[in-house]
Amino acid sequence: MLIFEGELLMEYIVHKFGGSSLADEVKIERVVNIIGTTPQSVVVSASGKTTSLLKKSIELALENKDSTKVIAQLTEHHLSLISALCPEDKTLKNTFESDVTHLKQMLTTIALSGICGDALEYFILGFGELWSAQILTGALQHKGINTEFIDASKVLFIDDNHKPVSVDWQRSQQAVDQKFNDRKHKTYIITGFIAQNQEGVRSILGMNCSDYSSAIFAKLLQASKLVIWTDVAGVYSANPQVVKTARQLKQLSYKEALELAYFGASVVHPLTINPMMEMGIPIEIKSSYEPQKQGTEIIRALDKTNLEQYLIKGLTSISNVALMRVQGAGIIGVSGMAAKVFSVLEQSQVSVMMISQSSSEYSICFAIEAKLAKRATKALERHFKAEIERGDIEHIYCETGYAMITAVGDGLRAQPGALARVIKPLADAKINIHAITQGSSERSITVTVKKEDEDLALNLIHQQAKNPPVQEIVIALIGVGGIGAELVNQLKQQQQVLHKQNINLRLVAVMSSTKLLCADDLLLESELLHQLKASDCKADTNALAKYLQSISCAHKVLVDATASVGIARAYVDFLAQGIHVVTPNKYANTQSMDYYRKLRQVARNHNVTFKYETNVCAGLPLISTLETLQKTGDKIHKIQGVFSGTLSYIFNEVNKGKSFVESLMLAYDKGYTEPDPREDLSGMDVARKVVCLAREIGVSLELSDVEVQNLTPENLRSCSKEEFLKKINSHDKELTQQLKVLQGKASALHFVGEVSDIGEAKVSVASLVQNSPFVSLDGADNMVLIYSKRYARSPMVIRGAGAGVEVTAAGVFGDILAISN
Ligand SMILES: Nc1ncnc2c1ncn2[C@@H]1O[C@H](COP(=O)(O)OP(=O)(O)O)[C@@H](O)[C@H]1O
Ligand SMILES: N[C@@H](CC(=O)OP(=O)(O)O)C(=O)O
Repeated sequence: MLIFEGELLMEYIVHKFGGSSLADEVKIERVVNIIGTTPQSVVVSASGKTTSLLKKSIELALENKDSTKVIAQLTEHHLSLISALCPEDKTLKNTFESDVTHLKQMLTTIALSGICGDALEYFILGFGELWSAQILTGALQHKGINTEFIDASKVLFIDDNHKPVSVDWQRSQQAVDQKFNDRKHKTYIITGFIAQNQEGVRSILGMNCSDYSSAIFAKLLQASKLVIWTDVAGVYSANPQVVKTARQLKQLSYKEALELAYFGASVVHPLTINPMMEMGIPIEIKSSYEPQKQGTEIIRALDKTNLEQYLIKGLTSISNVALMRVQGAGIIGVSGMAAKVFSVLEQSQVSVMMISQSSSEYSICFAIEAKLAKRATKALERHFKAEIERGDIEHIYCETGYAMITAVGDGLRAQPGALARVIKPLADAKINIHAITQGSSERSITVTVKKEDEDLALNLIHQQAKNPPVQEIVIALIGVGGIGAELVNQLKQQQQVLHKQNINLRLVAVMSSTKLLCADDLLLESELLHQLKASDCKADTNALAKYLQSISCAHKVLVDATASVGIARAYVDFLAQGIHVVTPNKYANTQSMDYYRKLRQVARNHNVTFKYETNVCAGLPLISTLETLQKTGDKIHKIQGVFSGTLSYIFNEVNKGKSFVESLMLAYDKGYTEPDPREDLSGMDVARKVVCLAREIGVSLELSDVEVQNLTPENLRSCSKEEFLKKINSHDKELTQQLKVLQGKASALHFVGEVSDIGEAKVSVASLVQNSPFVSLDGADNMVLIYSKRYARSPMVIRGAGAGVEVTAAGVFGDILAISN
């Protein structure tokens, strides 16, 4: 709060806009609208990537390489902002052009001398903030808003001899009090990042330190609030650019924010927190792209509700980490060895991010920023030269290419199993953990992994954040015919219900025989099939696999809802890439025994599952029952079943007295048969199911080993479908007669498939005695009888609809869900 001459000004806000909020003309216009006409102080970073480009120009000059392209890029960018936002401000244009001239001269000096001291580097890096602050001032003035530009290097005094720099609060306070004397009527636009050092030269607070600048000014101006505007709507449970399911944190305590920022949440710089905590000034983090959206509040006291709901509050990562190890028998029991190592590092200005020492004291392992690795190695080698020569220290090991991931949260404290929950998903995904530490507060756990595993590891640990953990499943669907389309409907219907049970399902790709469509979540689309038709992307299983590879998720599932042999042959490739496969397509399981074994071998090697409950009897729990029976020690002797819904229907009609062809045509008209009914009559579909079941009970059986009765009259087997439909009637008498003979005195007929544990397999019309369970069949139901050691006297019976898109899609859905268990 601020008091002006007896008047109480309720709110004085200091704002900070980061480079992402000032990256182009449209974004700066948004900033102008956010600032509006209320007098306040605004700290700004350089526009977009300006600081990085300035840094690049120095690096090029140091290598005596041409930096004109980089300078031209910077010039063009800023001149276009000036002409768009404050065209009449000729002074600004002249100042900018003279800065560029000076910059070029400085770069020439660097190129000629081959050196660039810290002071010169900091001076050059500071141009970006000077330009952006003047442009924003110009843009506000252009709108008639009373605005003044403040060069922070005239009012903010620091000592930059040590890192982090220290602020001369007293001197800065005096200068600020003098300079900001019209706070009631004016908006001040202040350069972030820069300050004046002890030698009176423009310097910087440190990389990415505009947030820190804004906190310093908020303190000096006794602001009631600091609002940090960036490109995300606050602090998230993890970087939302990497973890798509990261949730926004509405409130954080200063301490939590500090911990998250320290371990790499770049949305707020860690140095920002202390001055605000000390003054009790709340920080709000908001998106300048969506200013109306609620942001994150960083305050002292927290709303304690739902605290136990999360094991992990936030997850951060620092990329480009080097792991170092000082190792050797000579350091065992040598007192103060660790102290020596770390004091050498301190003297070389290398800050250590994580330490782990083995209890045998044989090695000291620590993590540092990769760019400091050479410096640290040299310093340690120099200091321990004698020990290395004597062999007391084997070597100073240093390896770059690591990322350090930290989970932060009160939930981690003294909670049994917390550590296991963080590391188990990484082990499951075969991600190697190279170092691990639990903070002494137990509020944080840090794991170091290879950089290439960073994004996946973040996503996997993030799924453990909630109590109980969330299961993430992404699905790619091939085939959008009856079953595929119905599966999409069922997934859509259940998505929210499952979400409440901590299962997050996303459909990320759909492929037809011609087109491929990929997106974040296609279940949110109302016109999915139209969109697929309109997609520019051609159907391609390799492209689909590549897309799935780009997604970080523990469970990626390919659903093949086609009847294509080609797709079935691609399963091994998907499994080998860590993608589970679920399918009603029988082809994969009925190819050669070699392929059958290979599929399982590859799935085992890559820790993924191949599920196909709907290969036999659609959604009926047959495959899973056989698995459970055998796993629990039962021995299956024989399986018999009416496995074809179509033939079940036809024979039920025949049993009621209808002729064979009459029954067949009835099934055809009702849509129970395949488009060409001969596919049902040939018995091959049933034979494939028998092969599947045989293999499930451990019998090595090829399709050619099955004795198959083909019900299609021989002379109609190779003609066209139309001719078959025309001519089949003429065979009715003979077919019906054959069946009558077969039936003899039996009660009923059915088309039965059977397989025994000694490898006998056949599919044929069977005449059934009165007490056969098959006699009770009705409609198009399937029925399976399992004879086993435990079910010897009377078989286990599974009965129900064994075909139809709804039950089949539901069976596929069940397989998908079983994967997450
Ligand atoms: N936990 C987190 N919550 C929100 N953003 C995060 C988090 N961790 C990392 N980030 C990253 O921080 C970025 C914002 O910081 P930064 O790029 O420095 O913004 P600015 O340019 O506004 O200073 C976001 O775009 C996001 O990628
Ligand atoms: N421009 C400076 C300061 C800064 O903090 O920028 P940003 O707020 O865009 O992260 C840098 O890049 O280091």
